[in-house]
Amino acid sequence: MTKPVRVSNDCLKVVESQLEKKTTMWSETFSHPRHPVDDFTHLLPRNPLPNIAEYAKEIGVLMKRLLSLISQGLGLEKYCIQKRLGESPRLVSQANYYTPCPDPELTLGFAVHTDLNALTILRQSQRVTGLQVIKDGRWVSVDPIPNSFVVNLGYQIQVPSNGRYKSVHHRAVTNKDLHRVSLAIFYGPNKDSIIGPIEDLIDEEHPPAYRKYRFAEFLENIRQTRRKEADGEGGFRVTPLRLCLALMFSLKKEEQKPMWCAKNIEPLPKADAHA
Ligand SMILES: O=C(O)CCC(=O)C(=O)O
Ligand SMILES: [Fe+2]
Repeated sequence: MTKPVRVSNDCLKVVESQLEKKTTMWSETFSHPRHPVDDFTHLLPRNPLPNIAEYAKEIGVLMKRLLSLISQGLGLEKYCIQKRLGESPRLVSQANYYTPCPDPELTLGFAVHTDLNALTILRQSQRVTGLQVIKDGRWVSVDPIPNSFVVNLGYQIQVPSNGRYKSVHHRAVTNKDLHRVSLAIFYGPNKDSIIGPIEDLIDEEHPPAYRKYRFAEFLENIRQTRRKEADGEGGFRVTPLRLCLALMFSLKKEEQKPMWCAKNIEPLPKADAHA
C-alpha cells in the first residue's frame, strides 16, 4: 500500500549518458496529501501542525481561483477545467530541501521535468535562487520575489487546453553555500478522471493534439518509463562508489535530458480508446 506521507532522498540518483554521468536529484523531499487534513496530520511531525490546515485551505482557495481564471482565459465556462479534473482532485504537498553541494557543476537539485499534475503553487526560500525554467531555448532563473508564489501549469492543463497552455520544463540547480527549501502544492486529477482536449477547443484549425486517457493510465506510463531508466535504458542503479566516480569523472555541463516530461507521454498511441 502506498504511504500517504513519504520522505525520500534521491541524492544518489545518477543519470548516465554517453557524454556524462550526473547527479540529478541533490535533494530530499517530504510529501503528504494536502486534503482532507484529518487523514494525515497524525502522521506528521508535531512542529508544523498548527499552520498546515490553514495554509492548505488558503492554497485550495487560490488554486480554484486560478483554475477558473485559466478556464475563462480559454473562453470556457468558469468551472470547466475544475470539473474536467474531477470531483475529488489529487492534492499533494511536497517540501524539497536542497543541501549545499561542494561542486554545483556536477549536480542538479531537481532534474529537468514538467509537472505531471494540473497546477503547482510553489513557495521558495526568500534569499536563495535555484529554480530555472526554459525560455526561448535558454535556462532562466526564477528568482524569489518576497511574499510571492510561483505558479506552474502542469501537463493536465496542457492537454485539456489542447496545447494552448504549455507545461514548462523546469529544474532546480544547487549552490555551494546556502540551503534552499521550496514548498510545492500540487492540484491534479483523480485517478479515474478522463483527461483529453476540451471539445470547445477543438475545430478544423485546432484538431485534437492528444488522445483521451484515464489519469491512472498516464501515471502508469510514467512509472514504466522511470522503471526502464532505472533498469539501464537511461540511467543505472547507483551505489555510493558510483556516485563518487560520477562526481570525479563528470564531463561537460549541458542541458539535461528531461527525466519525465510531455515527451515521455506523447508516444502513447493516438486512439479514441476512452471516448
Ligand atoms: O525547488 C524548486 O524550485 C522546484 C521544485 C519542483 O519543481 C517540484 O517540486 O516539482
Ligand atoms: Fe516541478
